[in-house]
Parts: sequence; structure tokens; C-alpha cells
Amino acid sequence: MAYTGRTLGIGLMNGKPFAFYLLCSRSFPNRKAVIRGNAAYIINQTETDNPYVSYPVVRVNERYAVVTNGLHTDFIFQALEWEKPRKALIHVLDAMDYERDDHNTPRIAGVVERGSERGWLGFVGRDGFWVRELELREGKALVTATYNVDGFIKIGLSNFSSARELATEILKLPFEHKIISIGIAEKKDGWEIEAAS
Ligand SMILES: NC(=O)c1ncn([C@@H]2O[C@H](COP(=O)(O)O)[C@@H](O)[C@H]2O)c1NC=O
Repeated sequence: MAYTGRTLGIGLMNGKPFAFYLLCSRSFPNRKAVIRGNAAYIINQTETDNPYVSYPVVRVNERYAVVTNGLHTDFIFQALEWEKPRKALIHVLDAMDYERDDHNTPRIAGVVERGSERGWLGFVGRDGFWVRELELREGKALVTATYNVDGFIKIGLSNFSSARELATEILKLPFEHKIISIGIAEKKDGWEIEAAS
């Protein structure tokens, strides 16, 4: 598979929604994930002027989990206080647009809802913009990425029963330049967030 860069997915396992993030990077491999309460952050550990390589990557509340490849995580999460996921993704991705870096790197985003078998993916690039509300299928992830994925692809996953197991499974996927994975899985009263590297 060609290099996908930042890659994320949403799906259903054992009847419960999940989401994941897979940080793949050629240029900034020295990163770490920090999980704090209801949020996770990607932190770049080398000196750089690039504004796109450290960011809030996950935010959850008792209803939604949001995962993205940039600062738009917080804006989408906040918009969910007054609008549904499809509208929140449309508004925020349209407002923030793609990254003004050397690659015109797209912004990507995923949202899942506790107790729901529907999920949402969004993408804004220089030449494309889409937001989809999707039916989640048992044992499958719907996956999009910054580079070389046309829309989204469907990937089958081995059974997992925790966010940690999900993060470990995701690291086994055949994507290039994998650095960190983050699993987000439904639990009794919210979401579990775990990272693996
Ligand atoms: N979110 C991230 O972790 C992230 N990592 C790298 N980028 C951007 O993508 C460019 C290419 O990075 P790479 O060669 O690692 O795929 C970087 O110069 C940077 O502007 C990112 N921006 C969006 O994906």
C-alpha cells in the first residue's frame, strides 16, 4: 500500500462503536502520545516551526468520540454541543480547510457515538471535500487517510475487547511509517483511550 500519512478509522466490534488513530509520518517520526482524562494529544519532540505536528488528536464526552489529525479536533468537539456530527464536520472542515504546508496536507476526522451503529468521516483537501454518515458493520473499520486513499476503505479487524487491544491491533496493519496508534473503545459510562507504539 502507498504511504497514507495520518490514518484514522471508525467501526463496530462486539456491537460497540470504536475509533482509532494511526500516526504514520516520514518527516516527523519523533513523537509521543499523551492521554489526559477525556483527551489525547500528539506531541512532536524535535524543534520545528511546523504548526501541524503537535495537536489534540482525540476528545470524548459521555456521548461522542472525536478523532482527527489536527487542531480541528477541539473545534469539532465543541460544535457537537449544538449540532449533529454531520453538520459539525461540514462546518469546521470547511472553515479550517486543508493545511498550508508543502504537501497541502488534508484534514481528516472521524466521529462515533455511544450506543449507535452509525458513524461519521470527513475529509478536506485542496481538491476535495466530503463528509459521510456511515452505517458501521461488525468487525470492520471504515478508514480514511491524508494521502493515497480514495475516499475511505473497509478493513477487517481481529476481535478486541479493550482500547489497548485495539491500539495493538492497529499497529499491525500494513501501513508505512507507523509511529503511534490510539484506540478509542466504548466502556460502560464513556470511552477508554489507550495508545501503543
Ligand atoms: N497531523 C500530523 O501528525 C502531521 N504530521 C505531519 N503533518 C504534515 O504533513 C507534512 C508531511 O509529513 P510526512 O512526510 O511525515 O507525511 C508535514 O510537513 C506536516 O506539515 C501533519 N499534518 C497532518 O496530518
